[in-house]
Amino acid sequence: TGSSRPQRMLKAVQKNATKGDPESVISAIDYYCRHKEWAMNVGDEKGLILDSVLTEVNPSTALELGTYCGYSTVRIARLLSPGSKLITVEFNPAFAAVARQIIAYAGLQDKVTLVEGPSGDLIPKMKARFGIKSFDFVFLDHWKDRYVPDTKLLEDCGLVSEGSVLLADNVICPGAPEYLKYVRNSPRYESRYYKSNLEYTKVEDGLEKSVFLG
Ligand SMILES: O=C(NC/C=C/[C@H]1O[C@@H](n2cnc3c(NCCO)ncnc32)[C@H](O)[C@@H]1O)c1cc(-c2ccc(F)cc2)cc(O)c1O
Ligand SMILES: [Mg+2]
Repeated sequence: TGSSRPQRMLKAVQKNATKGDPESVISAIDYYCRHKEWAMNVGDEKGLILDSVLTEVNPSTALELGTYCGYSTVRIARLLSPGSKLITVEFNPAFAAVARQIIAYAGLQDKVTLVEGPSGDLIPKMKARFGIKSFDFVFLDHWKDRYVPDTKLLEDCGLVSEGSVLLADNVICPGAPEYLKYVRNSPRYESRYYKSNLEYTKVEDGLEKSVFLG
């Protein structure tokens, strides 16, 4: 059988990027997905918003839900201060295998822990397994109908504290209407919408940044 889209993306990284250079890995994926084969990475345009929020938060501990091929994992990990950690959760073993190779190609494997399994099972184990007190930053980019249940789970597990920042991809396209209602109507969040475009297209999409108020 032929290769998968994630495998072709990995090949493009190995062919066009420089080992140990995260910027070249990001550019290689963006070029491939814009000119050869679209894929659901947060992309270069929304990626700049992700970068700016990350630089502002400067998290010591970060969480990503939905690794996919590791594009946003590389974008986040490359901006972490020394000693900071990113945990990324992916339940599709084939995607996780590609992501591990892309993260390693970027030379960021020491900053990233990729955990395989469903977020609903793994979130309650975060404190015990990784000694996490709480996450300073959470990037939500997995199934859109899981944003609300997983946010509630993070709250119930005490994994968000005052000042923790949630950044959610795709709140317009494909859309996460229940999530927008949840964070925008809750007195426990201060939310702001960053208008942008769906990766590699002119279709509107955006990121929602929500600060947990405790
Ligand atoms: O659907 C989108 N993303 C989903 C991501 C899924 C990834 O995350 C993994 N995953 C999912 N749920 C969980 C889970 N927990 C939940 C289940 O237990 N625990 C662990 N891992 C999980 C999957 O295995 C994938 O690797 C999307 C679509 C468009 C799009 C826009 C326009 C179009 F026309 C087409 C597509 C654009 C985007 O930027 C998008 O992010
Ligand atoms: Mg997305």
